[in-house]
Amino acid sequence: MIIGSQPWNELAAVKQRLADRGWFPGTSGNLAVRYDSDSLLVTTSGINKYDTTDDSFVHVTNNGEPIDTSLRPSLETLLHLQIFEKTNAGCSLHVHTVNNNVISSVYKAHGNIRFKNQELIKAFGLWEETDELVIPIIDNPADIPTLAALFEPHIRGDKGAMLIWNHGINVWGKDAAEAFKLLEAAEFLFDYQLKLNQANYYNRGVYLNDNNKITAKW
Ligand SMILES: CSCCC(=O)C(=O)COP(=O)(O)O
Ligand SMILES: [Zn+2]
Repeated sequence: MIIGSQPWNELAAVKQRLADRGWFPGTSGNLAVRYDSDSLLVTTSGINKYDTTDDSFVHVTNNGEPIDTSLRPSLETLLHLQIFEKTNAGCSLHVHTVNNNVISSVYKAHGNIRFKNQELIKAFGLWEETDELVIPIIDNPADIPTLAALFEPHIRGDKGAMLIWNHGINVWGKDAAEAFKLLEAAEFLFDYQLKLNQANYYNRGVYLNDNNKITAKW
């Protein structure tokens, strides 16, 4: 029985935590957990993700084929499949927020956004003072296999995060709790960076370095 199974309940619970933050605007976002070694559960495509019903999740094979259902899995299932294929992650989350879209746009030319000397990078297991969190930013082609080809080389460990330009963020971790932690930490860091940039702008070109010393002026 898929409905009411441990993976179903885990996915429903993390979906509720994301819904509580309003992180499914316009039916966007999709989530997946491993069901067993041969299959996963993924959110149904195009539905309102704030509610949970028997039709919220689709059981699919490791190739993305629906199992015993006419429900349509997320259009972005291929990205989740790649994560599960290349890592030991048990949960993969994708949401669109205003902050992650603005960050992806502002830092697109760099190909990534970097955070250093920020307490919350510890959520990603980065505990040293010299550690740096690097979140790649990739293009957003409409064709999902093309997007997946851009995405795949950046899947490097059992937990991680990646931004898709003017689209959203993907995070993955060993289970829903870890994936949620990474997502929440990333969104905190994006919010911080945007507010810092704004504060620097209002300070009329006074930029602060890592030690909060003024380093440049217009
Ligand atoms: C209306 S959002 C456009 C598609 C998308 O980016 C997304 O995250 C939701 O797609 P799904 O097929 O998973 O509902
Ligand atoms: Zn999306």
